[in-house]
Amino acid sequence: TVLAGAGNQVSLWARRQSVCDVINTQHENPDYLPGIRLSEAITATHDPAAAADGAEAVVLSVPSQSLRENLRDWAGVLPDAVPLVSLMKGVEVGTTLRMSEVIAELTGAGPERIAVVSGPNLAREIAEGQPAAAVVACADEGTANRLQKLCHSGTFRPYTNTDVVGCELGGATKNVIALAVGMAVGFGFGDNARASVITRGLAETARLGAALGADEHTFSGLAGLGDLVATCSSPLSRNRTFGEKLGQGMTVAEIAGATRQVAEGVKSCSSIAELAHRHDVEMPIAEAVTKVVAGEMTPKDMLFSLVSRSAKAERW
Ligand SMILES: NC(=O)C1=CN([C@@H]2O[C@H](COP(=O)(O)OP(=O)(O)OC[C@H]3O[C@@H](n4cnc5c(N)ncnc54)[C@H](O)[C@@H]3O)[C@@H](O)[C@H]2O)C=CC1
Ligand SMILES: O=C(CO)COP(=O)(O)O
Repeated sequence: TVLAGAGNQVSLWARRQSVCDVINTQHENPDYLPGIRLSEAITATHDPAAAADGAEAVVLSVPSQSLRENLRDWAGVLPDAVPLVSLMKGVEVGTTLRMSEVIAELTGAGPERIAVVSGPNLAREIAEGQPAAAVVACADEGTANRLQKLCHSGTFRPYTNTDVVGCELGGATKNVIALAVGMAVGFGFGDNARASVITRGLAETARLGAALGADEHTFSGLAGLGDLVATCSSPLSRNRTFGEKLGQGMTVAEIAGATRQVAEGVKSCSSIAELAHRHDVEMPIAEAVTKVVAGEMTPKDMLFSLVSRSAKAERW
């Protein structure tokens, strides 16, 4: 929708032919975005080669843990030399790779071709054409500039950034923090708890970013604070909603069984905690969320354990 709104012809790949048919004939995706009319500049196909044929840029957006298996099918049909753009906000389980790293590994593309778009961009609001800003990050500024032009419209304002690591970590980690915020809300706590978890969540995200070579300024930008605030505040967020249900006493299996959409933080929390351990970074919220998701701690114990940790300086 963003690309079509900026004047591009968009060819969308979908797994199910029936979804392609509805998008092509009724210009709607009733399963995921019911009631929203899609632009006629968007056509859908079940054939990845047809979707990628002649593309100026390829935008990749599937649940993070499925990217590797999907790219194995797609790598052979992706056009050479065009930018490969990730919208995904997760870290691969088992490898702890960020999505740009998975793309590099499976396609052989260099950093000058791999970009990330991230920010406070809740899908339904974007599809409704509500205004939003985002970051287009690529190690190559020229690629970032070209992609910025490709998606800048009257409702979508992209900024460029060369900090791919920071933008990806901001997007993946805020999902984990949103789970914690959701738990606090679901348990019945108010705005003080919510703001405290958001702020300390940002602090631990920035600590991890520093250890992995990210630019600290990224975390006060759209892909850091911006996305964190949107996700932790919005009832549209799947991660926050998942956390809320955990806080109300439901189990991970019960919640996962009742939703068809991905809450990336549920899988990525363990990869992020593993990255933190490996780089000797303290991430108490991500670690605690990982324990709750693994069934090793209750949301109530998690919330109180975070408050009763040893006292320290705000910055260390
Ligand atoms: N929904 C949102 O507001 C935003 C989502 N993102 C990111 O975009 C990525 C995709 O998320 P959404 O589209 O929201 O998820 P979703 O759960 O709403 O939809 C995922 C889509 O991928 C398909 N899918 C599911 N499993 C698949 C598999 N194994 N292989 C191929 N396709 C599969 C589904 O049929 C569906 O069409 C995630 O990394 C998410 O963090 C980023 C910004 C905003
Ligand atoms: O990343 C998002 C908004 O930018 C969407 O968050 P959820 O995956 O929690 O819905």
